[in-house]
Amino acid sequence: MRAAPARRGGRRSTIDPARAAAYEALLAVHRDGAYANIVLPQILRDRELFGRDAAFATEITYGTLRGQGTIDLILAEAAGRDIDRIDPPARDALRLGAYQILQTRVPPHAAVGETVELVREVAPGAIGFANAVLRRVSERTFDEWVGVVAPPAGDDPIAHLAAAWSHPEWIVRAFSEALGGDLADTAQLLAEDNERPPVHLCARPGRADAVDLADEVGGAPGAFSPYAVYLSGGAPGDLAAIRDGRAHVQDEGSQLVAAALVNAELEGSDERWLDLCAGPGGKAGLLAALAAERGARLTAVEVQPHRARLVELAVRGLPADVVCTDGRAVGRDPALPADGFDRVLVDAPCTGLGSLRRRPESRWRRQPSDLPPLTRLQRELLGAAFQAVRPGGLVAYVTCSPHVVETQVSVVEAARRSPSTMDFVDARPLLPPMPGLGGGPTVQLWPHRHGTDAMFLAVLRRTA
Ligand SMILES: C[S@@+](CC[C@H](N)C(=O)[O-])C[C@H]1O[C@@H](n2cnc3c(N)ncnc32)[C@H](O)[C@@H]1O
Repeated sequence: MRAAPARRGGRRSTIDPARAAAYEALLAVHRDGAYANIVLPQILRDRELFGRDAAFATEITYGTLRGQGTIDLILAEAAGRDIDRIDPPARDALRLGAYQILQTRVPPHAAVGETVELVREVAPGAIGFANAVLRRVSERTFDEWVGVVAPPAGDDPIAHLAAAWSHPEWIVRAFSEALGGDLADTAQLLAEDNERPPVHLCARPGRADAVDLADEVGGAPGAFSPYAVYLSGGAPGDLAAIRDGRAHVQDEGSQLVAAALVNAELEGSDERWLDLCAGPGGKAGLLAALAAERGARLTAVEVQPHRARLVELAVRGLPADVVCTDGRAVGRDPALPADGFDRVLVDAPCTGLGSLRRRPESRWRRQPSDLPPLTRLQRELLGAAFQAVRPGGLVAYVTCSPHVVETQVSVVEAARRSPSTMDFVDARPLLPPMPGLGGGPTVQLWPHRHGTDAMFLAVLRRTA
């Protein structure tokens, strides 16, 4: 478990390699704006960490990033100073240490000792300070600390939940609003956001069967999507089914909302399908596989060239054309004729607040100021979709955010402004029977209710 390379002044480093990898990942996230799910695998490869070491490094990196809000409050209290007044290298080491002390099975004395060794290497001037702060942290349990640092629920329930469950207040407020103000339900959602997310596979229709695939990979068939397989562990990239194109990694909620568009009844022609925001190609892969079974063809649009290339890989061998263009160019780009499509998916760019558990740092990066430009784009893309769909055809609007401004408000406002009449279709019967779908016509899925990302779905038919 010990790192060998000689470091500072020729002294041999005594930092545990998993903790050193986690520290390097935190540094990259905080200093360079890196994404943990991209940078950490690279660090693990470079440091040749596998098995238990890699799993531990992943657990403490992701756990520390998710828990950072509460951890920073605790550290500030234990240090007697604002978290911003602790130098970044010592601060990240302390965050890792506090997470291990309060939220893992690592014995507190070991977590303190290992973290002090890390501080000796990365912030030698702060060794005594780090030792004192971590000893203070280990004097209370996590729940006891929450009682100290979180405002009482009776005084400010949103601030209490934010501090206790490590989310920014504006996100807690948005979740609570989407859940009808139910604070107990909101707390369950926040708790789920702090868990390690499940890995779901999509068994591609016509190429694999979910039950057979579950047997093959040692997983379990999904509870709702007929294509879903829950993976119990291991790296999906190692699976033969992924390599040979019989399956892809995709959250079950994403499968459900993409398939819902295809499940809706349609009179007349049903051959031209459009995915207006296709990159990196998860839903396009499923839609193109369904198109192959139904004798349809998918046009998959993506504005960013590198993401369009990923879509090409995702639909290889399936009846699909990938077009790298702006989805708002309907009627202007020959690939996007007005009235030219029978079914259209708008899986719009959004804040991604519905998949925070998959991107541990994103809750701290997202800001309320991200909403206006995103909602403008969502409405413009919806307007383009309403133009692209033929009279009688269907548009599905999807976001992986439950924020009502991005979901209900965007789609209702775009339909109101549309020159053609767009009527909401009840989306609930387009999904398999499942609990907690609300009163319709739109559907909001939830991690704590359905085990999926918080996908929103609205389906509209152009009636005139
Ligand atoms: C939420 S993601 C789509 C995810 C995708 N449907 C999937 O399942 O893998 C939104 C995508 O829309 C793309 N996008 C953003 N603005 C666009 C525009 N004006 N036209 C087309 N695509 C756009 C983004 O680059 C991003 O790849």
